Amino acid sequence: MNKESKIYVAGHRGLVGSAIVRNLNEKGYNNIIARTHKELDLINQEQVRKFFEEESPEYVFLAAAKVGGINANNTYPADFIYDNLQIQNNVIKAAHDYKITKLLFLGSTCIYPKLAPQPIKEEYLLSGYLEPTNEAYAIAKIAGLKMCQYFKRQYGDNFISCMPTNLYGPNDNFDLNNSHVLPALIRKFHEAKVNNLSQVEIWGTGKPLREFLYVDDMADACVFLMENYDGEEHVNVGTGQEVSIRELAQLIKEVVGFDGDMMFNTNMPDGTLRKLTDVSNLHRLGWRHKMDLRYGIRLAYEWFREERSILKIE
Ligand SMILES: NC(=O)C1=CN([C@@H]2O[C@H](COP(=O)(O)OP(=O)(O)OC[C@H]3O[C@@H](n4cnc5c(N)ncnc54)[C@H](OP(=O)(O)O)[C@@H]3O)[C@@H](O)[C@H]2O)C=CC1
Ligand SMILES: C[C@H]1O[C@H](OP(=O)(O)OP(=O)(O)OC[C@H]2O[C@@H](n3cnc4c(=O)[nH]c(N)nc43)[C@H](O)[C@@H]2O)[C@@H](O)[C@@H](O)C1=O
Repeated sequence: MNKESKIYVAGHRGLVGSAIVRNLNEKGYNNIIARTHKELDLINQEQVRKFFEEESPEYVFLAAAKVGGINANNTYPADFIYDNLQIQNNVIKAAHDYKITKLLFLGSTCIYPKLAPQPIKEEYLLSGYLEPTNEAYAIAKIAGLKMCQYFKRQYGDNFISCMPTNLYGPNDNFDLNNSHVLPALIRKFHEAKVNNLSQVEIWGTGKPLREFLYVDDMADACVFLMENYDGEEHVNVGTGQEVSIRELAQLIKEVVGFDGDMMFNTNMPDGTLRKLTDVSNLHRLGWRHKMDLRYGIRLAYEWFREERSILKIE
């Protein structure tokens, strides 16, 4: 990739896509193209093919997807499988037909078996059944990474994939029903503090373990892989460090400065109990994360306080 290469970032207004654009800008890439969902619906094959024909991008970061936390995945499985299969099929096939130079597909660590040995190596894919709360999304993501592999194998297309752990940072989704745990808890603790509430509800038992990667680290890994990796195997992207949901909630409570109680609602699902990524392949390639979790939460909370007016929430 050179500084003038024409780079299409799909999903450039989302959490990851916006961070990829920031990272590319910082590194001096100056020919980035993007379309909003309204301008280009990636579910529509005709629109996608027209866009590739007219724009001829050379590099594609596929960071557009239907994304959500445990409750959204559990409630709307049909939308999660359909939208994601359509988006990735359309973009990957157009990338092949219009002969782009390279594509990076973003999956998720939820592709791995629910009971996979920990930490999870890339090779554990398809060795057991999936976590039910996000099975639909995971099946779409597995199809996406396999499609990249098979197009590489059969046609020599340079399509690579990475599997990020749970992400957070600026431009996250802070919706209380549909978001991931970290942004949801930032909002819940903030609103409890501002409204002098005595307690905050945390879903589940607080026992599941999760790994959190700041989105600017994620974007840096994406650009690093685009610049340095051409392999057929997908690559895990994470920190290799985990915390329990209870510990995470405690950390956010401290950063926000809420001094009430935490109440665990065990009527809500825990999801998978552990999904720690083995990041040794990424480390061997020469990339490591930088952001410390407490500091990352502080930055995410600052962003939330400054930008809440554009989030269409109270
Ligand atoms: N967030 C996380 O913790 C994780 C994310 N990932 C993966 O990273 C990638 C990026 O996720 P993230 O940035 O968090 O998600 P976001 O929801 O923040 O962003 C997704 C983007 O895709 C766009 N989009 C969705 N549907 C369409 C469509 N039909 N046509 C055009 N654009 C569309 C959205 O636009 P609009 O909002 O206008 O619909 C949005 O800009 C995804 O592949 C996701 O699966 C993987 C692991 C963890
Ligand atoms: C990235 C990954 O994200 C999803 O998987 P997940 O990690 O299970 O998602 P989550 O962030 O929503 O929850 C993590 C944990 O946290 C608990 N939890 C507590 N309190 C709140 C809460 O207030 N909101 C949410 N959402 N969760 C809460 C919650 O009960 C669970 O135990 C996938 O569906 C899929 O999209 C995917 O790939």
